[in-house]
Amino acid sequence: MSTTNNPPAAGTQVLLRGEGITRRWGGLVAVSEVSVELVRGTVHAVIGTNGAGKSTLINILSGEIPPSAGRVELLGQDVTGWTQPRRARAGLGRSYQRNTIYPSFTVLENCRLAAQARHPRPWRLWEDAAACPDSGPAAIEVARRTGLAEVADRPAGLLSHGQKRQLEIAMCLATAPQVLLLDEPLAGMGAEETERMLALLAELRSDHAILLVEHDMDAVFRIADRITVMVNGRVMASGTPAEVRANPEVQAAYLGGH
Ligand SMILES: Nc1ncnc2c1ncn2[C@@H]1O[C@H](COP(=O)(O)OP(=O)(O)OP(=O)(O)O)[C@@H](O)[C@H]1O
Repeated sequence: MSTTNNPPAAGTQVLLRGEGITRRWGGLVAVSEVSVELVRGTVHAVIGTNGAGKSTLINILSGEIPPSAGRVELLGQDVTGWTQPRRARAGLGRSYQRNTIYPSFTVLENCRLAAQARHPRPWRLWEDAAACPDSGPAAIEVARRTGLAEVADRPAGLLSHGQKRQLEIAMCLATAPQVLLLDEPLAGMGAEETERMLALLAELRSDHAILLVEHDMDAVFRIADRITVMVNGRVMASGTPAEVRANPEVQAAYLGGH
């Protein structure tokens, strides 16, 4: 399993496109005319100092907050006015900085609940999740794919920090997304957990377009195919890791040694 950088090939398939995304909070421009393209088979990292606008951008792309200006396109459709659940059903998955798992439910139960969001059956709200014909196999598959098969029957609250983050990705995958928006999946991880997560991302890259917001620069430069650097809501640079690393403005403002 390789985590090396693979520049996007010609004839690439853009799954998610943000065009001229701007978000104002009162007088503050948190995100200013940011454009980004997520291509199937690639990891696109967004880096920047605290308060640069990375989470705001991810929240706009996922549909949690509307942009003040700009446009979001998912699989060729304009989804700017769509809610987050509607975008999720259309193939957009995201993970959060915070834990969103149910600690007293097992790993598989958490995955099943996430999978059920794909086939909502509100008239069967109280049905045993285990009885759902679609979500059971999907839960087993995502637990296996994310390396959680051995702890599938363990209450999620008893998992290690790294395993909890893997479970969040598993729950995201259970909704069968084509695009993954990952907000700091490596936060708080030790070296071994980081390696496991990078291997997982490298494996998921083959059939997804991944946006990665991450502060761990070593990890970003190992896994990303493209990097966008944000400073004060604006894009300072965007390109391959080599291009970004060589950019003197980025070096001075942000990287210092990377
Ligand atoms: N709901 C909000 N109301 C007002 N201002 C906000 C809100 N959310 C974010 N901001 C401001 O927008 C700017 C961008 O914040 P954002 O969280 O997107 O940055 P970030 O790059 O994700 O930072 P971090 O790396 O610390 O998570 C910051 O100045 C922040 O204080």
